[in-house]
Amino acid sequence: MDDVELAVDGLVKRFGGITAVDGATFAVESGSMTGLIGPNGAGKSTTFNCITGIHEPDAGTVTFQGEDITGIRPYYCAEYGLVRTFQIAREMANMTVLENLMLPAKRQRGEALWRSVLPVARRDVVREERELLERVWGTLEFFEIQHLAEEKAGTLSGGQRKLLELARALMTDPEMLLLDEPFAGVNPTLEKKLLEHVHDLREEGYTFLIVEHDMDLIMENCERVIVMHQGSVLAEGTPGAITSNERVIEAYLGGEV
Ligand SMILES: Nc1ncnc2c1ncn2[C@@H]1O[C@H](COP(=O)(O)OP(=O)(O)OP(=O)(O)O)[C@@H](O)[C@H]1O
Repeated sequence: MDDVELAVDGLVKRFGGITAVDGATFAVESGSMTGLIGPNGAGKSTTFNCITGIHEPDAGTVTFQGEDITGIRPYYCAEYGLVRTFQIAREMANMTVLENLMLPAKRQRGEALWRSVLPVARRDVVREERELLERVWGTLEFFEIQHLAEEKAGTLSGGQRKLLELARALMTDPEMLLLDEPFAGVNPTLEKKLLEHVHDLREEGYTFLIVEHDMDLIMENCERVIVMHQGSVLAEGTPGAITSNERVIEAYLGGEV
Protein backbone atom coordinates (compact mmCIF):
# COMPACT_ATOMS: atom_id res chain seq x y z
CA MET A 1 0.00 0.00 0.00
CA ASP A 2 1.46 3.35 -1.08
CA ASP A 3 0.29 5.73 1.58
CA VAL A 4 -1.65 4.58 4.62
CA GLU A 5 -4.27 7.04 5.89
CA LEU A 6 -5.76 4.89 8.62
CA ALA A 7 -4.37 1.76 10.28
CA VAL A 8 -6.27 -0.37 12.75
CA ASP A 9 -4.19 -2.95 14.54
CA GLY A 10 -5.44 -5.72 16.83
CA LEU A 11 -8.57 -3.78 17.81
CA VAL A 12 -10.66 -5.39 20.57
CA LYS A 13 -13.95 -4.14 22.04
CA ARG A 14 -16.02 -6.08 24.55
CA PHE A 15 -19.47 -5.35 25.91
CA GLY A 16 -19.86 -7.47 29.02
CA GLY A 17 -19.54 -11.05 27.80
CA ILE A 18 -19.80 -10.10 24.09
CA THR A 19 -16.63 -9.51 22.10
CA ALA A 20 -17.93 -7.22 19.37
CA VAL A 21 -14.50 -6.58 17.81
CA ASP A 22 -11.95 -9.30 18.22
CA GLY A 23 -8.51 -8.32 16.98
CA ALA A 24 -9.50 -6.44 13.81
CA THR A 25 -6.48 -5.37 11.75
CA PHE A 26 -6.62 -3.48 8.47
CA ALA A 27 -5.34 -0.39 6.67
CA VAL A 28 -6.99 2.19 4.43
CA GLU A 29 -4.98 3.85 1.68
CA SER A 30 -4.96 7.66 1.43
CA GLY A 31 -7.41 8.96 -1.15
CA SER A 32 -9.09 5.60 -1.56
CA MET A 33 -12.68 4.55 -1.34
CA THR A 34 -12.68 1.42 0.79
CA GLY A 35 -15.70 -0.68 1.68
CA LEU A 36 -16.11 -2.37 5.06
CA ILE A 37 -18.60 -5.20 4.76
CA GLY A 38 -19.63 -8.27 6.73
CA PRO A 39 -22.70 -10.14 7.95
CA ASN A 40 -24.95 -8.64 10.64
CA GLY A 41 -23.18 -8.39 13.98
CA ALA A 42 -19.72 -8.73 12.41
CA GLY A 43 -18.51 -5.70 14.38
CA LYS A 44 -18.45 -3.03 11.65
CA SER A 45 -20.27 -0.27 13.56
CA THR A 46 -18.35 -0.99 16.74
CA THR A 47 -15.11 -0.72 14.77
CA PHE A 48 -16.25 2.66 13.42
CA ASN A 49 -17.11 3.77 16.95
CA CYS A 50 -13.71 2.69 18.27
CA ILE A 51 -11.90 4.50 15.46
CA THR A 52 -13.76 7.77 16.00
CA GLY A 53 -13.57 7.77 19.80
CA ILE A 54 -17.18 6.95 20.60
CA HIS A 55 -16.06 3.69 22.27
CA GLU A 56 -12.75 3.22 23.95
CA PRO A 57 -11.17 -0.01 22.67
CA ASP A 58 -10.10 -2.67 25.18
CA ALA A 59 -6.98 -3.41 23.14
CA GLY A 60 -5.31 -2.50 19.88
CA THR A 61 -4.33 0.74 18.22
CA VAL A 62 -5.79 3.22 15.75
CA THR A 63 -3.29 5.24 13.74
CA PHE A 64 -4.38 8.16 11.55
CA GLN A 65 -1.85 9.77 9.21
CA GLY A 66 0.94 8.17 11.22
CA GLU A 67 -0.30 9.41 14.61
CA ASP A 68 -1.60 7.15 17.33
CA ILE A 69 -5.15 8.35 18.03
CA THR A 70 -6.33 5.33 20.02
CA GLY A 71 -9.08 6.22 22.47
CA ILE A 72 -9.22 9.96 21.75
CA ARG A 73 -12.58 11.68 22.17
CA PRO A 74 -14.71 12.28 19.05
CA TYR A 75 -14.12 16.03 19.16
CA TYR A 76 -10.34 15.60 18.98
CA CYS A 77 -10.74 12.94 16.35
CA ALA A 78 -12.54 15.50 14.17
CA GLU A 79 -9.74 17.97 14.88
CA TYR A 80 -7.34 15.45 13.38
CA GLY A 81 -9.50 15.39 10.26
CA LEU A 82 -11.23 12.07 10.81
CA VAL A 83 -15.02 12.15 11.07
CA ARG A 84 -17.94 9.80 10.80
CA THR A 85 -21.41 10.67 9.65
CA PHE A 86 -24.22 10.57 12.17
CA GLN A 87 -27.91 10.18 11.78
CA ILE A 88 -29.67 13.48 12.39
CA ALA A 89 -30.51 13.33 16.09
CA ARG A 90 -33.90 14.42 17.42
CA GLU A 91 -32.66 17.81 18.59
CA MET A 92 -31.11 18.44 15.16
CA ALA A 93 -34.39 17.55 13.46
CA ASN A 94 -35.97 20.72 14.86
CA MET A 95 -33.22 22.89 13.45
CA THR A 96 -33.13 24.09 9.86
CA VAL A 97 -30.75 22.59 7.32
CA LEU A 98 -28.75 25.83 7.44
CA GLU A 99 -28.44 25.69 11.23
CA ASN A 100 -27.45 22.04 11.04
CA LEU A 101 -24.51 23.01 8.86
CA MET A 102 -23.49 26.04 10.91
CA LEU A 103 -23.18 24.05 14.12
CA PRO A 104 -20.39 21.55 13.35
CA ALA A 105 -18.25 24.24 11.73
CA LYS A 106 -18.60 26.50 14.77
CA ARG A 107 -17.81 23.65 17.14
CA GLN A 108 -14.76 22.82 15.10
CA ARG A 109 -13.38 26.29 15.75
CA GLY A 110 -13.88 25.91 19.49
CA GLU A 111 -15.72 29.18 19.23
CA ALA A 112 -17.22 29.48 22.71
CA LEU A 113 -13.95 28.56 24.38
CA TRP A 114 -11.58 31.09 22.88
CA ARG A 115 -14.17 33.84 22.58
CA SER A 116 -14.77 33.66 26.28
CA VAL A 117 -11.11 34.22 27.15
CA LEU A 118 -9.78 36.41 24.36
CA PRO A 119 -10.95 39.87 23.41
CA VAL A 120 -12.05 39.69 19.79
CA ALA A 121 -12.69 42.70 17.61
CA ARG A 122 -16.28 42.86 16.47
CA ARG A 123 -15.25 43.18 12.83
CA ASP A 124 -13.35 39.87 13.16
CA VAL A 125 -16.48 38.18 14.46
CA VAL A 126 -18.53 39.61 11.61
CA ARG A 127 -15.91 38.54 9.06
CA GLU A 128 -15.79 35.03 10.49
CA GLU A 129 -19.57 34.71 10.47
CA ARG A 130 -19.62 35.86 6.86
CA GLU A 131 -16.94 33.37 5.87
CA LEU A 132 -18.78 30.61 7.69
CA LEU A 133 -22.03 31.44 5.90
CA GLU A 134 -20.21 31.43 2.57
CA ARG A 135 -18.85 27.96 3.35
CA VAL A 136 -22.27 26.74 4.38
CA TRP A 137 -23.84 28.04 1.17
CA GLY A 138 -20.99 26.56 -0.86
CA THR A 139 -21.66 23.19 0.72
CA LEU A 140 -25.42 23.50 0.16
CA GLU A 141 -24.76 24.31 -3.49
CA PHE A 142 -22.31 21.43 -3.85
CA PHE A 143 -25.01 19.03 -2.66
CA GLU A 144 -27.70 20.90 -4.61
CA ILE A 145 -29.85 21.41 -1.51
CA GLN A 146 -29.89 25.23 -1.35
CA HIS A 147 -33.67 25.16 -1.72
CA LEU A 148 -33.88 23.21 1.55
CA ALA A 149 -31.82 25.69 3.58
CA GLU A 150 -34.74 26.93 5.67
CA GLU A 151 -36.49 23.58 6.00
CA LYS A 152 -36.42 21.78 9.34
CA ALA A 153 -34.11 18.76 9.06
CA GLY A 154 -36.86 16.56 10.47
CA THR A 155 -39.07 17.21 7.43
CA LEU A 156 -36.51 15.99 4.87
CA SER A 157 -36.89 12.71 2.97
CA GLY A 158 -34.58 9.81 3.83
CA GLY A 159 -32.29 10.59 0.90
CA GLN A 160 -32.15 14.31 1.63
CA ARG A 161 -31.22 13.51 5.24
CA LYS A 162 -28.33 11.40 4.02
CA LEU A 163 -27.10 14.32 1.91
CA LEU A 164 -27.37 16.56 4.97
CA GLU A 165 -25.45 14.04 7.11
CA LEU A 166 -22.61 14.04 4.61
CA ALA A 167 -22.73 17.83 4.29
CA ARG A 168 -22.59 18.19 8.09
CA ALA A 169 -19.53 15.96 8.28
CA LEU A 170 -17.83 18.02 5.57
CA MET A 171 -18.35 21.22 7.54
CA THR A 172 -15.82 19.98 10.10
CA ASP A 173 -13.17 20.16 7.37
CA PRO A 174 -12.20 16.48 7.43
CA GLU A 175 -9.61 14.58 5.44
CA MET A 176 -11.15 11.18 5.94
CA LEU A 177 -14.84 10.30 6.22
CA LEU A 178 -16.33 7.17 7.72
CA LEU A 179 -19.79 6.58 6.31
CA ASP A 180 -22.10 4.15 8.10
CA GLU A 181 -24.75 2.95 5.66
CA PRO A 182 -24.90 6.21 3.73
CA PHE A 183 -27.30 4.80 1.15
CA ALA A 184 -29.80 3.02 3.40
CA GLY A 185 -33.35 4.10 2.58
CA VAL A 186 -32.23 6.35 -0.27
CA ASN A 187 -34.19 6.20 -3.53
CA PRO A 188 -32.20 5.24 -6.68
CA THR A 189 -32.11 8.79 -8.10
CA LEU A 190 -30.73 10.33 -4.91
CA GLU A 191 -28.41 7.37 -4.40
CA LYS A 192 -26.87 8.08 -7.79
CA LYS A 193 -26.47 11.74 -6.88
CA LEU A 194 -24.99 10.94 -3.49
CA LEU A 195 -22.54 8.55 -5.10
CA GLU A 196 -21.51 11.20 -7.62
CA HIS A 197 -20.79 13.59 -4.75
CA VAL A 198 -18.74 10.98 -2.95
CA HIS A 199 -16.73 10.30 -6.12
CA ASP A 200 -16.21 14.05 -6.67
CA LEU A 201 -14.96 14.45 -3.11
CA ARG A 202 -12.67 11.49 -3.54
CA GLU A 203 -11.15 13.11 -6.59
CA GLU A 204 -10.50 16.16 -4.45
CA GLY A 205 -8.41 13.93 -2.19
CA TYR A 206 -10.77 12.86 0.58
CA THR A 207 -10.44 9.29 1.85
CA PHE A 208 -13.59 7.23 2.43
CA LEU A 209 -14.30 4.14 4.49
CA ILE A 210 -17.86 2.98 3.92
CA VAL A 211 -19.99 0.44 5.76
CA GLU A 212 -22.83 -0.58 3.50
CA HIS A 213 -25.07 -3.63 3.24
CA ASP A 214 -25.63 -3.21 -0.48
CA MET A 215 -22.89 -5.48 -1.73
CA ASP A 216 -23.25 -4.53 -5.41
CA LEU A 217 -22.84 -0.88 -4.56
CA ILE A 218 -19.64 -1.56 -2.62
CA MET A 219 -18.22 -3.81 -5.32
CA GLU A 220 -18.95 -1.28 -8.07
CA ASN A 221 -17.66 1.80 -6.28
CA CYS A 222 -14.82 0.80 -3.97
CA GLU A 223 -11.38 -0.17 -5.12
CA ARG A 224 -10.69 -2.11 -1.94
CA VAL A 225 -12.95 -4.12 0.28
CA ILE A 226 -12.43 -5.31 3.85
CA VAL A 227 -14.62 -8.15 5.06
CA MET A 228 -15.29 -8.53 8.78
CA HIS A 229 -16.71 -11.65 10.36
CA GLN A 230 -17.20 -12.32 14.06
CA GLY A 231 -15.20 -9.27 15.07
CA SER A 232 -12.11 -9.77 12.95
CA VAL A 233 -11.02 -9.29 9.38
CA LEU A 234 -11.77 -12.32 7.25
CA ALA A 235 -10.44 -10.97 3.96
CA GLU A 236 -9.14 -7.79 2.38
CA GLY A 237 -8.62 -7.10 -1.32
CA THR A 238 -10.03 -5.86 -4.59
CA PRO A 239 -13.76 -6.39 -5.25
CA GLY A 240 -12.89 -9.13 -7.77
CA ALA A 241 -10.75 -11.02 -5.26
CA ILE A 242 -13.35 -10.65 -2.51
CA THR A 243 -16.26 -11.86 -4.64
CA SER A 244 -14.45 -15.08 -5.46
CA ASN A 245 -13.01 -15.63 -1.97
CA GLU A 246 -14.31 -18.97 -0.63
CA ARG A 247 -14.17 -17.92 3.02
CA VAL A 248 -16.17 -14.78 2.29
CA ILE A 249 -18.80 -16.71 0.39
CA GLU A 250 -19.04 -19.18 3.27
CA ALA A 251 -19.40 -16.41 5.86
CA TYR A 252 -22.21 -14.81 3.89
CA LEU A 253 -23.94 -18.08 3.11
CA GLY A 254 -23.76 -19.08 6.76
CA GLY A 255 -27.33 -17.88 7.16
CA GLU A 256 -26.38 -14.66 8.92
CA VAL A 257 -27.44 -12.25 6.22
N1 LIG B 1 -23.45 -1.10 23.03
C1 LIG B 1 -23.48 -2.44 22.92
N2 LIG B 1 -23.75 -3.22 23.97
C2 LIG B 1 -23.76 -4.56 23.88
N3 LIG B 1 -23.51 -5.23 22.73
C3 LIG B 1 -23.26 -4.51 21.64
C4 LIG B 1 -23.21 -3.09 21.66
N4 LIG B 1 -22.91 -2.64 20.42
C5 LIG B 1 -22.77 -3.74 19.65
N5 LIG B 1 -22.97 -4.87 20.38
C6 LIG B 1 -22.89 -6.25 19.90
O1 LIG B 1 -21.63 -6.38 19.26
C7 LIG B 1 -21.74 -7.19 18.10
C8 LIG B 1 -21.25 -6.41 16.89
O2 LIG B 1 -22.19 -5.37 16.62
P1 LIG B 1 -22.00 -4.27 15.49
O3 LIG B 1 -23.20 -3.38 15.56
O4 LIG B 1 -20.67 -3.65 15.64
O5 LIG B 1 -22.02 -5.15 14.19
P2 LIG B 1 -22.29 -4.69 12.68
O6 LIG B 1 -21.36 -5.49 11.85
O7 LIG B 1 -22.24 -3.23 12.58
O8 LIG B 1 -23.78 -5.22 12.49
P3 LIG B 1 -24.95 -4.68 11.53
O9 LIG B 1 -24.50 -4.93 10.14
O10 LIG B 1 -26.11 -5.53 11.90
O11 LIG B 1 -25.13 -3.22 11.84
C9 LIG B 1 -23.19 -7.63 18.02
O12 LIG B 1 -23.30 -8.91 18.62
C10 LIG B 1 -23.90 -6.58 18.82
O13 LIG B 1 -25.09 -7.10 19.39
